[in-house]
Amino acid sequence: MSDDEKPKKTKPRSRRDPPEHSALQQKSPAEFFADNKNIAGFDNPGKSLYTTVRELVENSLDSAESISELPVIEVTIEEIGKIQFYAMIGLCDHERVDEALYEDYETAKSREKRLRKDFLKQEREAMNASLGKKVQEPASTKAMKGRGETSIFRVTCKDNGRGMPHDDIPNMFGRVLSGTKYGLKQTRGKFGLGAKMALIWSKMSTGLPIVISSSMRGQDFVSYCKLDIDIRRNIPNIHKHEKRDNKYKWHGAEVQVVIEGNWTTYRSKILHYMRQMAVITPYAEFIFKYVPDPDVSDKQNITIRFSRRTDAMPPVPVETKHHPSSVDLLLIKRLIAETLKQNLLQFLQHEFVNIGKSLAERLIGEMGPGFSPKTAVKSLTSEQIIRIHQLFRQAKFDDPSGDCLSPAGEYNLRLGIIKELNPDMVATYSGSAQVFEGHPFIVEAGVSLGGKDVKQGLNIFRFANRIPLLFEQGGDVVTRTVLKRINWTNYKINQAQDKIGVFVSIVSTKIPFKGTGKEYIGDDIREIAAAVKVEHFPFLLNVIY
Ligand SMILES: Nc1ncnc2c1ncn2[C@@H]1O[C@H](COP(=O)(O)OP(=O)(O)OP(=O)(O)O)[C@@H](O)[C@H]1O
Repeated sequence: MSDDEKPKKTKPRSRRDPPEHSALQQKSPAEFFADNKNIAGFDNPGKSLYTTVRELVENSLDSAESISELPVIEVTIEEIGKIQFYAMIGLCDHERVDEALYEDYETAKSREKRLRKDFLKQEREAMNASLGKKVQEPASTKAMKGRGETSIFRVTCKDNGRGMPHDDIPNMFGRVLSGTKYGLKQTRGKFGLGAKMALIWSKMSTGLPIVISSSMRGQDFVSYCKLDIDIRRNIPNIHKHEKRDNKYKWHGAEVQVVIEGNWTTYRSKILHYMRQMAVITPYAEFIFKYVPDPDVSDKQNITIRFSRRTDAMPPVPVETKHHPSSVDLLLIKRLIAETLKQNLLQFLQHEFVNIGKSLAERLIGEMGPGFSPKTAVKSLTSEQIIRIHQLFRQAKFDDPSGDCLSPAGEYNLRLGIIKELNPDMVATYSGSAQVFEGHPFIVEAGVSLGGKDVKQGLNIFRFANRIPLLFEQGGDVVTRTVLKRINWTNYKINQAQDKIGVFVSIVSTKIPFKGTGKEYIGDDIREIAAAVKVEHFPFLLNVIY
């Protein structure tokens, strides 16, 4: 052993040595996500406004569906003017003293230049409009550019869902990585932090708390809770938590956050999201409202009602057990720690799908010496658990069934497309359950031609576990299949000129997202790529053709 490798003796600390301070630091989960908010879709104020809307909407849908209630969801985005915001945070409006200190300061010369440019642009657009050409949105002013464009918004989402137990509300919203959706099942959520991230963002951008009202069926009170989150300790910081009279026998939840956002740059994404959600969820009623700051005259109120078209709701996804070929070592250890079963035979039969008694006995026989059906499962050593894991990876098991999944259904997908796009032709298809790494998945697809508000060319609508995916579409298996692997001319479709809608919805107990944003599914997963391509498009296009 060289000198370097020898364990070094530590010198005993003398009284005169400075006290030892460990450099070791810890981050709470809330701090981690506050520092890395882009992971959860809170990259900038605009995207944060978009992500807040979608997280609240998806929670509301989950909640109504969980009690088989046809969802009615009202989303309101209100722009809050400076004076109102200052009043909310208890700050007086401050007259600027040194104008040149501010980012939006404009010299007289640059103001003149900008106004002239805007004038010429407006002239050009008026000319285009008179010729029937497409007109762009109004020219941006300097004050609207960059950070200056962000404003404060109150986002409210109200539903007719399950509501929440009074005492659980603070932890549901004020403790990162706590929730009711962590079992193995098809879920809309991607990270398990949606509403909590919206709260972290409100805390970071406006400092204002989240306000939750909720009531459960038959409850004679409405829970009212105002809270923020102690980021350092990852615990709720409750401002008010009380029971109020439930005069109207309401059940559901209303969640309200005040955040910094950017409507101008994310308006179309938010509206696309709502429309795509209406396509994949035609049994829900969505009311979307945008209320501009009354002091800013160039923006208009928007109210869009996405009406319900059917009462047929897909069955609620069912929580399922793990398939032996989908588990890793950590998960096996966790299942062992949590199981109520005593011996190995019972454990294998009870904690996994597709392991019956005789298969469990054969597997135990194959594990080798030291294993028997009666082996106490909690006494398994790390080496023995590795052996079980190895065998799970090598052995042949029946595929998991797709019964636990909740696809949109061909009928609903078709209705959704017809109701939102009103196409001239539509064909839809629903595939059977298939398997990827021990997780069942189902692909459904649709193709439409023509319709209202549909752009010329290919309009691709992607859905994963019945939520729209709007970002990072370049690498997605659906985009690639549609753009590169289908010869549209074979079906007499002009890819550039026809108004083509392509809809692909994938549901699974695990969506194999790529990228940190979880916004696309790679096309390198053989099973999924094959299911998207082989099954659907030739069939659909033949129907249309
Ligand atoms: N509108 C709502 N109605 C009923 N319960 C809700 C509602 N919104 C949130 N919750 C409850 O609060 C919990 C935390 O919500 P949050 O959005 O932070 O995480 P999540 O929903 O579990 O994860 P994800 O957003 O990734 O699906 C949820 O698990 C749910 O139990």
